[in-house]
Amino acid sequence: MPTTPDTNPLPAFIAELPKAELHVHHVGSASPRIVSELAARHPDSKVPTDPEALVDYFTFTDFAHFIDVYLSVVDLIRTPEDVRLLTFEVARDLARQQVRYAELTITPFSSTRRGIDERAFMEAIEDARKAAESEFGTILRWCFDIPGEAGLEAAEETVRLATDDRLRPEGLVSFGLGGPEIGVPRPQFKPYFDRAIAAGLHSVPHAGETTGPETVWDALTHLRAERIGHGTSSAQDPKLLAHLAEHRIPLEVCPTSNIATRAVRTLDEHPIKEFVRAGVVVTINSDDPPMFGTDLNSEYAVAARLLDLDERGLAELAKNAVDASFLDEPGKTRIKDEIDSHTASWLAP
Ligand SMILES: Nc1ncnc2c1ncn2[C@@H]1O[C@H](CCC(=O)c2cccc(C(=O)O)c2)[C@@H](O)[C@H]1O
Ligand SMILES: [Zn+2]
Repeated sequence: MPTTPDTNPLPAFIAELPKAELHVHHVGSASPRIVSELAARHPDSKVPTDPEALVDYFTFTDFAHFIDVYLSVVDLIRTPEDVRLLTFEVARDLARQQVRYAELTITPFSSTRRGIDERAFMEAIEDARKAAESEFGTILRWCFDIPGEAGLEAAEETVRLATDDRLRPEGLVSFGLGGPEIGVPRPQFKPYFDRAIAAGLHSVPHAGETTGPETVWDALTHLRAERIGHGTSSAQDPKLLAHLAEHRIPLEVCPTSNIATRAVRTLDEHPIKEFVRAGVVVTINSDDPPMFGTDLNSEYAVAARLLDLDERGLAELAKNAVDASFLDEPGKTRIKDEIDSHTASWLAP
């Protein structure tokens, strides 16, 4: 008999499953609750405060439209106190979903160019990180990303903020590249990634989200990517899939995001199955959850449906994300043990 939504036990299993989130944007995680609070602080903004109006506002015609809307939310973050509020409240939303560890992608260039003092910015995110860990038990780490479309000036500013010993926040673990891919070739960012890697940061650029597999090759070759943000178009290139599988380079898959930005037409056409079939390490992530009307739990439910997973399969997927994270080994072991205990007690007769 087909499982009806009411008898499907997986959403409840997922809701309590300890998880790691590796691809989620700081500003893109601002929930209607957080957006309303920020918009109330800055009433001249064009961003609606009413959650119902936000649903329409967060419906995108294409990737360029998504970035326009995204930047209007960026404009709501104007003071270090806004940065702290956003970061701490995002951690609260993650903790509610049993996210034990998250690497949050932050675009510091967007804040410093809008006049937020760089030192105050770093203090705000670090203060929120420490408060979130002690209050919710959720460990946060940062990925600073270059907004590619803003060019090499943004790249220089981002790598400076990420590598200057007087500024670099303790929680920073990786260096990324986001924004549109069309007209923004990856190789031009090589010198900036070289500097970030030399300073001990991991390389995690977006690639193959809105352009073809050659962009993923560029990210691997020129930016020495250790994980790929999205990598959706890798499915078009069997050699690339084999390379990702052989070198254990995980993809940060964000299924609902790919539909919302029109990178993929429908969930049923999402290439996640091809990735798994090719032996690529897949992690499940939410990208900009409130903007895409999703959260990490819903993304795990989508993955369960697309990959036909049961509880054990979901637990393996959750462990993939822990293994692919930049958390230390004792931290990884602790979360994987928690995943195993949750699964064992859930399945116990
Ligand atoms: N799915 C995504 N895929 C890719 N990126 C995504 C996704 N979701 C969120 N982002 C974020 O959007 C930013 C883009 C911001 C940007 O382009 C820009 C351009 C010019 C000026 C400024 C400014 O601030 O003045 C910013 C990226 O850095 C990234 O962190
Ligand atoms: Zn992203």
